[in-house]
Amino acid sequence: MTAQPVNLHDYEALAAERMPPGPHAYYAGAAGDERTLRDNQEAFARHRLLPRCLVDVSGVSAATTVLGTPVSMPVLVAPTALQKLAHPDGEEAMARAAARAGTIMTVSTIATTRPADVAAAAPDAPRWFQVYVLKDRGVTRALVDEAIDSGYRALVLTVDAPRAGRRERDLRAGFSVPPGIDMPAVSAALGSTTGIDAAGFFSLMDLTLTWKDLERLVQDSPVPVLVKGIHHPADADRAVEHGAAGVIVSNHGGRQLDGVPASIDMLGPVVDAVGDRVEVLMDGGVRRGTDVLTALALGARAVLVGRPMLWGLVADGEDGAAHVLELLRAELELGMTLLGTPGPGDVSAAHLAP
Ligand SMILES: Cc1cc2nc3c(=O)[nH]c(=O)nc-3n(C[C@H](O)[C@H](O)[C@H](O)COP(=O)(O)O)c2cc1C
Ligand SMILES: CC(C)CC(=O)C(=O)O
Repeated sequence: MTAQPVNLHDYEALAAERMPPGPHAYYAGAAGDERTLRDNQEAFARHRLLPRCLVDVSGVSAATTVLGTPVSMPVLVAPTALQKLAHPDGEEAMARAAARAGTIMTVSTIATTRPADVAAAAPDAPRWFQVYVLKDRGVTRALVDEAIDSGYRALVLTVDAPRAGRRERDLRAGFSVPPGIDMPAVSAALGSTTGIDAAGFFSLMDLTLTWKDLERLVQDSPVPVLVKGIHHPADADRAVEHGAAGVIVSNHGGRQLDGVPASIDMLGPVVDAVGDRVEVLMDGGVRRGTDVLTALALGARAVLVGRPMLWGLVADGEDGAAHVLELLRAELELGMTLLGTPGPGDVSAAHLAP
């Protein structure tokens, strides 16, 4: 490795140098003109933190709980597909990194490792399973059952991706999954995974999905269900009415409908709508501990981080992904100290400049 990365941007640059163009385009890219991709990060910069002084910050700790599960910080690993494109140890390395950091990994339906094998890689760590409802409901059911049998503590139903957004970097780079990388969900649904691209995965999705299916998933699930991909406060309300235990404000890292608002800009309205009933999480553009503080101040229980975890995996497998989480923790704890907020629960709207 060149110089040791000192922040998440360094990891992004390192991964850009090291990855083959196709997989890099798939990871880094987003939809259309990538307006939402850019806005996710830029919108954080439009907020200003407002510290309070002379607060005892000798015992700052980022530890909190999410849906009752203790975590060492309000930063979770977002579900991202195809982690063996980043490193041969893929999801297993990511699971060990999250376990080392004391936080929750969300495992994608389009993982390159079976849910049970990810669990076996870090048996004692808490984990969530991200659900794409496929046309072949039997495949979805089997994966969810395997996750639950393996001790996953929640399901995350992704609702913003009936089809792939128009991802032009993938088209230019001619991205398709290289041979030798298996995706259990895809091979179960299609028989073969050779040469599949983003459009190929998304052709498996069930486009008939509606609120009724959320209700059914909640009824059938022994663990809580979160809904990921909420933009509109009225949809957040509907999700809670249909039994969601939490909502994740997310635009899929700008990869679906380009031109939608930055996640951080929809967080406040969603918290206003449902924050008194369920925990509200967000993802999209979180690159700094101070971004986490902004999200907490706007009412998030926790944030999830997508691409930077992949950049860490590319750079140095489990150690790289663990270092990304440690950088965020260090920045967050420093930020909490300087903001005058000893715990995540102390960060409030009063810590944002009007
Ligand atoms: C390469 C890649 C693959 C992804 N795969 C999934 C997925 O399988 N399921 C899902 O719900 N979200 C998926 N996402 C979206 C992430 O969960 C998350 O919403 C997004 O990456 C957050 O933005 P960030 O990358 O700026 O942190 C993916 C994102 C990327 C970049
Ligand atoms: C393989 C895809 C279904 C994963 C995904 O959600 C994405 O690429 O954004």
